[in-house]
Amino acid sequence: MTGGGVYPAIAVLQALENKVDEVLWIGSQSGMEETLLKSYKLSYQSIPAAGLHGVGLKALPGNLSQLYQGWRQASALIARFQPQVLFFTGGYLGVPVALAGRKIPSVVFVPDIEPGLALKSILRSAEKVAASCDDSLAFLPKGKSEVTGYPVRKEMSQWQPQAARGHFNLPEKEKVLLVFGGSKGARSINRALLNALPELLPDMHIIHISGKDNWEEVQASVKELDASLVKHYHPYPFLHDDMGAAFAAADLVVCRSGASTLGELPYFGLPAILVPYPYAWRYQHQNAEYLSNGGGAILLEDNQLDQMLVKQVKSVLDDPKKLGSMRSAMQQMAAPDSAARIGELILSVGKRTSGGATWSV
Ligand SMILES: CC(=O)N[C@H]1[C@@H](OP(=O)(O)OP(=O)(O)OC[C@H]2O[C@@H](n3ccc(=O)[nH]c3=O)[C@H](O)[C@@H]2O)O[C@H](CO)[C@@H](O)[C@@H]1O
Repeated sequence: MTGGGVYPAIAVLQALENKVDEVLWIGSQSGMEETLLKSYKLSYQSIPAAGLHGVGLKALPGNLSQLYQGWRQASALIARFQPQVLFFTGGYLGVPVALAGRKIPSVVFVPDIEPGLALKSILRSAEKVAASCDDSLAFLPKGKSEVTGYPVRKEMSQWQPQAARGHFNLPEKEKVLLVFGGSKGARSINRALLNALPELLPDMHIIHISGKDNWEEVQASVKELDASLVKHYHPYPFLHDDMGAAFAAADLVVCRSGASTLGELPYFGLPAILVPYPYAWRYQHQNAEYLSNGGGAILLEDNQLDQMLVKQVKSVLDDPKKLGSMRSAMQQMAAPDSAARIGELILSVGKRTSGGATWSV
């Protein structure tokens, strides 16, 4: 699983510290999830899982067999751990776990406005459903769903602008633009930005998180930059605990509109130019539309990046009034108590049964 499913679960886990005796995290066998969780005290067990939606006939038998294996392993883990409650935040791995734990009460957090297919399939059996924002309720079962907001993890929320600028060696008064894709980076955003650097850097500092796959290309581009501009450019392949510093240091962000933007950008009151990932159904468009309808963001289509990036960035950063009104609109959409509220839902569901607590994300 990528950052999108993992980070909100971490935030909730942090809010539940000292309130839950034991946590078992059932995750995927791909390396990213386990790496992201390395610094947290929890027991991690991976199971095989694979998606079925949009899978060609050739891959279908293999994926079905993986799901079956996943269900068997999840059943064994649940039988051993005896959890009081299951908690899901998305991803197809949740399907075999939900099947294996169908007799145990569960809470589902739906990060995106519209739940993905895997999450949709486990909503019916959930006892409580938590949503990132009002627009999501139209896609969720009535009676047991409520808006809690998208939870922001502790490491991120503790950064203040001044310390954050110091962390990246940024001057206090100059404009700072943050650019990144989702948790894995975005090639089209990276390319458009690299081409735009000579036009943008004279007026601002840019923190650019490229994702690990595009890091070599970024380093090659730095060599071609005019020496006077290099000190304005702050590229990184990935940020961990200091991702919050990047948000707190910036005046404006250009990024994809994964679910995290519904929580993290309002939390920091950070105006945004959102470039939805064009190949993922309409999930990212819905997120971007919510934030832009709320006045905190501008939606820029991926295929318009090359023509419009510089123009859009300058139109916001050069207009303090616009920037200020986008900032307050973003702040209005924040839900800083979200992790605690989802934690309360989990505790209330768990109290009605007996045993430990399994987390499945
Ligand atoms: C291409 C795709 O299908 N993306 C989906 C995936 O995105 P993805 O996994 O990228 O998830 P999100 O955009 O929601 O979250 C990315 C997370 O990574 C963090 N971050 C990012 C860069 C970095 O250097 N350091 C860092 O910590 C961000 O602060 C954020 O917390 O899951 C999301 C949640 O279901 C969906 O909304 C997205 O549509």
